[in-house]
Amino acid sequence: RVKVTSLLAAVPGPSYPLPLIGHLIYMFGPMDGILDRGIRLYRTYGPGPIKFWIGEWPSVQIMRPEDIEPVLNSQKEVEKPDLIYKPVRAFFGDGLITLNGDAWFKHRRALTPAFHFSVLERYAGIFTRRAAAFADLLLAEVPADKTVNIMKFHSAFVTETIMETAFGMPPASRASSVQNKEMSDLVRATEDAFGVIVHRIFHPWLLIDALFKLSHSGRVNQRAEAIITRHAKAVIAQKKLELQQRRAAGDDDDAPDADEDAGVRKKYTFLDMALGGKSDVLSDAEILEEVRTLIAVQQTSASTLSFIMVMLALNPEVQQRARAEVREVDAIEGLHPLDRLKRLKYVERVIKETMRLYPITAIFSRKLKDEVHLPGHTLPAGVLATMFIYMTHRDDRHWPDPERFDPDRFLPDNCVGRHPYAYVPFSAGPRNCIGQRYAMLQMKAVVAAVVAKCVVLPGRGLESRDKIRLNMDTFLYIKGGFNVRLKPVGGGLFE
Ligand code: HEM
Repeated sequence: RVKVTSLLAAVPGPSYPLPLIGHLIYMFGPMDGILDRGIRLYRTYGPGPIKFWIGEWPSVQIMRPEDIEPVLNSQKEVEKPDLIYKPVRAFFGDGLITLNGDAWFKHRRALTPAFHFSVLERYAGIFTRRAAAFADLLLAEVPADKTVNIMKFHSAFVTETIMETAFGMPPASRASSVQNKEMSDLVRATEDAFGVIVHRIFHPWLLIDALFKLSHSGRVNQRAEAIITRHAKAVIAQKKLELQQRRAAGDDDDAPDADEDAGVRKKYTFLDMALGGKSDVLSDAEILEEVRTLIAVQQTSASTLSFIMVMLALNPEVQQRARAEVREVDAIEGLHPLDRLKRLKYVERVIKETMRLYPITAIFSRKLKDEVHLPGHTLPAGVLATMFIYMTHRDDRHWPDPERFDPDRFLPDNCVGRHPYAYVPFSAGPRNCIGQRYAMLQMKAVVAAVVAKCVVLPGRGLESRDKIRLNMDTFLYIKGGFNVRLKPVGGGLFE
């Protein structure tokens, strides 16, 4: 500690860490002020690195793109710290998100083919079909002009979509519904578990398993974990049975596809590859962990979609422009679903700008195994580097008037000269998001389908941008819900 303290002497930050709790006193207080307290630290000591002791762990919060780049880019010098990822592991399992070292490398290699471009090309059709049904379902289930927290619909939708795409489960009869009991149990379990993860990080004595198990949050997590594991096991059992039946029927997996959706289900899903002998890298137990991870991580897309709907509601001219683009592209006959999604450039910019202002993983961390050199500072081994990308995305050197919502910031000409790490909603470097292209395509399909069929209006309590009160558990969210209203598109002048 003495050595680290002296190496960090030049890094600004609060002084006098207390024994055992360090600077956690700065973080104490209601859980719903965590984001604000992080921003306050930045305003007092930023914009460069800020040192901060979390209990006995030295940590440095970084925000500027030039500070983030060397940390995210390191191949060997960093790993996911136990302090943060042990609580994550308690729900997500020992999968790609939480593993380190050789185990991570082995899992990343096993999952990469399931997100290959040629596979996503096939998923585009599924996203498009499901998104169209989803928009119909929203109109059917949400009474016109009634305020609804749209997050719960997105959560169910993305969870059912991963079942069909990555696990090759037969398409559900509906696009997804919060009224589906099994799905709503899983979604609720995920929400509960995410609350527990952050609670545990800010109450580090709960990292001691025995204390955690006895605590209220330990019991909540145990219930949530049991639900996600039960789902993951059921999916694997169903896929094993299907594979056996296919083999018994002499089904040739390598035959050309009769239709694209069937091709996805038979040959290209993660589970078909992992269980079907196409990849013998992962054991059954490891496959289970990855199924859990892939289910749990879908909430990233659900939250982002929810922020997008709120921004569309609050920016009617943006919504109108997106709708006009969708109509224009849909007027072209015979487009492959992937080509259609690729042509939705404005919709893509709306999604990107929403993720700039509301990067749902607003903070993520790495533990440094070796020294890492930032411009002007050397961070010693053992330090926890916490990247506060919520602030990176508001760096006014790269994002003038940063709070303004302007999708055209992402026009190619406007990106020239911007630091490549000024925008990292999917992280970057070797541990970037493996699902980022999957997520972008899926979100584009949903936004296109929703604006084509529904007018999204501000919901109660979110009538203007300044009413958005953000908070963070595992992911960023709006206190009080992602409230919007919907009405069918009726061809009106402003629709
Ligand atoms: C808008 C949606 C999404 C966002 C903003 C997002 C963001 C991120 C971020 C920031 C990380 C790095 C986390 C860290 O370092 O702790 C990450 C990792 C990861 N993401 Fe995503 N993600 C999204 C959607 C998805 C989807 C749809 C999938 C799967 C289908 C996925 C699978 C993963 C996995 C497996 C990792 C761990 C990769 C590794 O460490 O090798 N993500 N994501």
